[in-house]
Amino acid sequence: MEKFKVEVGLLQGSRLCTKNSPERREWKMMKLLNDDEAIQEEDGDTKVGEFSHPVPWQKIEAEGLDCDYALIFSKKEADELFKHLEEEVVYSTGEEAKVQVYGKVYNIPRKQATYGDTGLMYTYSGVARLACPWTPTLENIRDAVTKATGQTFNFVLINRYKDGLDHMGEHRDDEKELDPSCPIASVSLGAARDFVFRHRDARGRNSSRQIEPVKLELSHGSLLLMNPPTNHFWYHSLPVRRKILQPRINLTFRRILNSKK
Ligand SMILES: O=C(O)CCC(=O)C(=O)O
Ligand SMILES: [Fe+2]
Repeated sequence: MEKFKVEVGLLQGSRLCTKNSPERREWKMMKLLNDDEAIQEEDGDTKVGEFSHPVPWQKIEAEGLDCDYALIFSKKEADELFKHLEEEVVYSTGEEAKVQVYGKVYNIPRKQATYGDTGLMYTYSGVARLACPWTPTLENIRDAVTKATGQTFNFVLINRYKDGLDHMGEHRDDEKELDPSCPIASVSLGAARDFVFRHRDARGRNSSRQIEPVKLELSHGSLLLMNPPTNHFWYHSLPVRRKILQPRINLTFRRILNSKK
């Protein structure tokens, strides 16, 4: 991992401990639990997202970057969710499966789908998308994310990467329709993939400053919260990783303002 500040924080109930709250200070003293300790395997009738213990958050900070990362689903839960999503999610085809960059149209190197509250429209990479109605599994995941963060979401963008050749180029999720006060909540299922943040002033050859990129690995069952102002100052990407042969599904839960209902 690159040089950046990592702090252990925990979420209690549906409330993220604020930076200097007593809970936060107490949790900072704890070590980050490993996967098995952090999320115990649950018996059959436990509903996804009904946590029996606080979520072990890791704080990721750099100049203008504020993220929280945690494993919110056990392996068993994450396997189940992946399987259900493979059955339920219908991905875009045809014109909807293309993006426009500086006026040129490209096929996207992954599959995409959008779900959300009835009638919600969202423009992404120059393409306006109408949200499909929530499926039971998506509602389940959305509610688990709300429970873990205290934030509500009305829209999810789903990206399916068939293997390590599928990827996503550098971008910021700073569209005007997004509620600027709401984090983007990114749930990852399937193959673990690298995720790279790059500061807007440190991109390309003629960059004005030298700022180290922030690199993470997003694991099966994880939640990454990109809190404001992260998406203003930092671009992010999911680079090609040729050795990865397994699929991955990523869901970014968002809150859209002024929905055209
Ligand atoms: O797949 C990922 O982790 C990245 C997704 C993303 O950046 C997006 O949906 O805007
Ligand atoms: Fe993004």
